[in-house]
Formats: sequence, structure tokens, C-alpha cells
Amino acid sequence: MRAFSRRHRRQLLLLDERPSLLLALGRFLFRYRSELAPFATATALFMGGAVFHSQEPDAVPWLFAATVGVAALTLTRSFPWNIDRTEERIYAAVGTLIAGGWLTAATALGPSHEPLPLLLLTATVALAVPWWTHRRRRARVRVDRAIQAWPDIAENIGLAGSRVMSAVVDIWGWRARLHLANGQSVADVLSRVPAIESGLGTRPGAVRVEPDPAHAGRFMMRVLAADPHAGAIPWRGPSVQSINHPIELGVFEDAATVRISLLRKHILIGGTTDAGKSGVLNVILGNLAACPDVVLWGIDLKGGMELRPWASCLARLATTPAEAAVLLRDGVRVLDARAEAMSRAGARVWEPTPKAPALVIVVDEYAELVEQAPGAVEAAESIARRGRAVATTLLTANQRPTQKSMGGGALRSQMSVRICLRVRERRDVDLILDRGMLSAGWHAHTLDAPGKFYILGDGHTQPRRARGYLVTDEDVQTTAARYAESRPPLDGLSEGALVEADDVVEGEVVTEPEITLQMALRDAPSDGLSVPELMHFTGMRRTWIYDRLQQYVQDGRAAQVARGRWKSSADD
Ligand SMILES: Nc1ncnc2c1ncn2[C@@H]1O[C@H](COP(=O)(O)OP(=O)(O)OP(=O)(O)O)[C@@H](O)[C@H]1O
Repeated sequence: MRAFSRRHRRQLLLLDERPSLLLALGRFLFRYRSELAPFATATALFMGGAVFHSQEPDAVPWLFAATVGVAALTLTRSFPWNIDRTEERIYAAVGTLIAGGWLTAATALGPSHEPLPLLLLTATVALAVPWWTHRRRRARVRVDRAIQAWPDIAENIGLAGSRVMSAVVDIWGWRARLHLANGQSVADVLSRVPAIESGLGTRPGAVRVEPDPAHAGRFMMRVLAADPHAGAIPWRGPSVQSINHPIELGVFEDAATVRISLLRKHILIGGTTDAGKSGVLNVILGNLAACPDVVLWGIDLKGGMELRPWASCLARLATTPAEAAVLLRDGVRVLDARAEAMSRAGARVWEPTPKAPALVIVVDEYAELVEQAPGAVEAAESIARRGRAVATTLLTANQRPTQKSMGGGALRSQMSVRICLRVRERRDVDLILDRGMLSAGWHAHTLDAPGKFYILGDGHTQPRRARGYLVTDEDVQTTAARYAESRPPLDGLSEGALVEADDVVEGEVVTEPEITLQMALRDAPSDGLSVPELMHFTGMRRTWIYDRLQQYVQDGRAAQVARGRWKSSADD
């Protein structure tokens, strides 16, 4: 009996707590205020018409003039609604004309005068349909509801006390700036992203959280209704014809284009196997190949696997540790010669032109260089330290950034553009981007598709998430073939620095592809080697090979042993 009465009392209590019908109606009206706005406006007009008709019947000319005036201002100046889109302005002007016109007629005749009520109803429904279906309005309403629901969501997921400071709707979704309660951190928010997605009712992966660089107790939340990174974004070819202009690399999360300047910038690309490192490298190389004011040299110690497809656009390609060491040493010589000439001329920086091109040295897998050619590292670091002003820069791709290969951060600190694709080890984020980036919330190990990366550009303290364009093998082939013949030679000053150097043999510069060519001819089988084979060994263009062969034949150093096949004349 006692148990029954307790239950009974609890039921009575619950009944008491139930919101009253009025409260529920109020909540419904408030929640759907945007959808109900056309009916609220029609009701207000009806009542306004009744008041004006009985109290101010002489206001008719004023109301008419005000209606025309406001409609004209709306159309021409967006006033007083402050809307930027033409179609929205037209809608607002038409709505103003209809509402003002009806109010004027209701003031003159009375709101119940036939056919005014029917006209009001018809106009309300006709104007309500585009209002209800308008995408931007619906997006704004969704955001409003999410912001209202935030305190409850925050409480449920352990972020009680956090609040939305501001929110902006854009074409891909919305962004909000939030303030955390005392003692909460961005790391707490990051660990609750799936719970936030569930609370907001979005698809998984729709919510992105970024720290506010200015305040540890604030963060930015990005909610993507549509994901610009959902699919591969095809590359449309080079976007520049000079290194003086920023290249287009891909697309940020908010669908803005990623533009980076390569002029006087060392670039570090890092990412695990299949993260899309070659993709990013190819977008950059594709753009640089189209620039007649850049000379490209390449080092690829994985047998040229990565850079060989670009061989026709590379003035030099080193595929062995010895070749890499020579190439980097020459890079330093170019740098020194330029620096000296500039200091003589009192110039501050080397301005690249087709006659005085920039020199970009591409190093695929820098860790490999450190391991296989440790003697060359000093030259690479020297270029990293001193090369910017003389437009002699490094572009390195790293599958395995190690503490050792990054020189304890010395090399990284010179890299002004850092691109971090998906990494296998969480700590690699700090090696590629910067120390502390992992704990600050840049979780590159969670990037979920190839080509997605965080980019830390010159002058920015916070990385941004983006996806690179997808460059296919055919894109590489066609781009390399298209620009192969228009690649510039090095300027006279830089060439001169190499000629003056100690590897002069009887007045001729022996560069490392040339050494490879001579060795290949010397070691060729008795029926010689074909030009495509020699191109494969040296990584050089057909014309370059023919030039050298012609010269060697003249000098008696090589001979054509069969049709199209060559061998060294000296059988040593
Ligand atoms: N931006 C991109 N968008 C979509 N897919 C991409 C993108 N970049 C690369 N991919 C795809 O991802 C796969 C791996 O790409 P890629 O070869 O560039 O990776 P990687 O990091 O260079 O790998 P590895 O280190 O093994 O050479 C390829 O199948 C490629 O088609």
C-alpha cells in the first residue's frame, strides 16, 4: 500500500512537471519561427490594416510612397534587408511591394473588404514557397537550432559550460567559434568529436575542430554539410608560367584553392606510403616544368623510380649517392657564385627570369640521402641555409622523416612550406610540421584518403587541412613531353661556376649524367647500347644524348657499332 502511494505520488509529480499546453505551443512557435514567418507577417499585416483603417485612414499616400521607396532601395541598395544576392534582393523587393500594396489597400478599404483576405492568403502562400525551399535560409535555421542545442549537447558529452560565440553559414556548411569553460582544453574537444557529430546529427567526419591560435580556451568548429574532399580532385594542368607566381596545389576544406608561392621557398613534403606524396610532388613539378624561369635538378636514390618520368624536364638527375653528392656540391657552387655576384652588384635577392632562372633541387626521400650519402648532407644543409636569397632552393619529399634526417630540426626550420600527408607514426607530425603540432591537435595520422594533407605555409603559424589535385601518370607524361623542349639552361654565371670548378677535363665540364654516360658506353656489350637505353641510364633527353655521342665520335671516344647502337672506342 505504501509502495503504491509512493508510485502514485511520483506519477503526480511527473504530471506536474509536464509542460503546459501553452508552453509547448510557445516552444513550437519559437522553434519553427522561420518557417512560420510568412503567416506571422500576414497576421501582422491584417492587424496593421485594421488599425490603420480605423485610426489613420489618411495614411494611404504615405504608405504607398513608403512601399515604393523601400522596394526601390531593397532592389538597388539592399536596404533595409542587407542581402547581397540579386535573386534574394528581387524576392525581398517583390515581397515588400506586395505587402505594402496590400497594407495600403487595407488602410483605404478595411482588411476584410472583399477580395483583400483572399488576396492576402494567396500572396502569403505564393511568397512562402520560395521562402520555405530556400537553401540558405534552411541552412541558417539548421545552424540556429544547432547553436540553441549546443548547451544540452555540451552537457551530455562532458563539455558543459562551453558556448558558441559566433557562427557563419557558407556554401559547404557552417563554422562557429566556441569558448570553453574554465579548465577545458581543445584536446578535450578533439577527443569528443564523434560525440559532437552524434549530438548535432551530422554524418561521421562532418565536424572539424581547430585550435584558436590566439586563445587556448577557444576553438573553431567546422561542420561540413558537403565535403569538398569527398572525391579525388583532378589536376587541370599547370596554373603558372613563372616561379614568381603562386601555384595552385589543391583545395582547402572550405573549397578555397590552395595557392603556394615557390619563389625562394624550401619545401618539405612528408607522408607515409600511399599517402599521396608523389601526387603533391607531381603537382609542384608539373607547375615548375611550365615555368621557363626555373631550372630543375633531381635526386632520386630509389633508382630514379619517382623522378624518372620527369627526366626530360630535369637538367640533371642523380640516382646514385655519388651523383647526388656531385649534384649538391654543384648546387653550392651555383649558390656561391650567385651570392658573390650579387654582393658585388649590391643586389639583395636573385630575381628569376628565363635568362637568370631560379634553381630548384628536388630530393625524393631525403632520409635516403642522409643514409646513403652522408657526405652530401652538409651541401644540402648549406643550400637550405643560404639558398633562398639566390633563388636556389630545395624541394624534398620524405616517406620516413627521422629525427636524424631532419638534422634535429635544423633542416626543417629552413623549410618555409611544409606539407604533411598521412603519417604512420603520430610523432611524425612534429617532425614534418613542427614540434608541438601533434599535441596542438594536428592529427595527420587520421587523414583518411590519399592526397589529403596539412599545409603550413610561409608566415602562418597554424596548418590548414587541404586535398591536393590528383595527377595521373598520363598527366605527368603529357606535361613532361609538352615542356621538355622549352626548359631553360642555367645562366652564364652559374654555368661558369661549374666550368671553373675542379672537374674540368680538357676544357669540358663533366657532369654526373655525363660520367654515367661514359661509364655506360665503356661497360656496353659488344653490340653497344641504343639511345633509349642510354636515356634510361642517364635520365637525360634524347637530344642531350645525341649531342654527347656526336662529340665523343668526333673525339674518337665512342663509335657506332651497329645501326643506332653505341659503345666506347677505348676497350678498357
Ligand atoms: N590527390 C589525390 N587524390 C586522390 N587520390 C590520390 C591523390 N594523390 C594520390 N592518390 C592516389 O593514392 C595512391 C598513392 O599515391 P602516391 O603514389 O602519390 O603515394 P606516395 O605517398 O607517393 O606513395 P609511395 O611513397 O609509396 O610512393 C595512388 O593510387 C594515387 O592514385
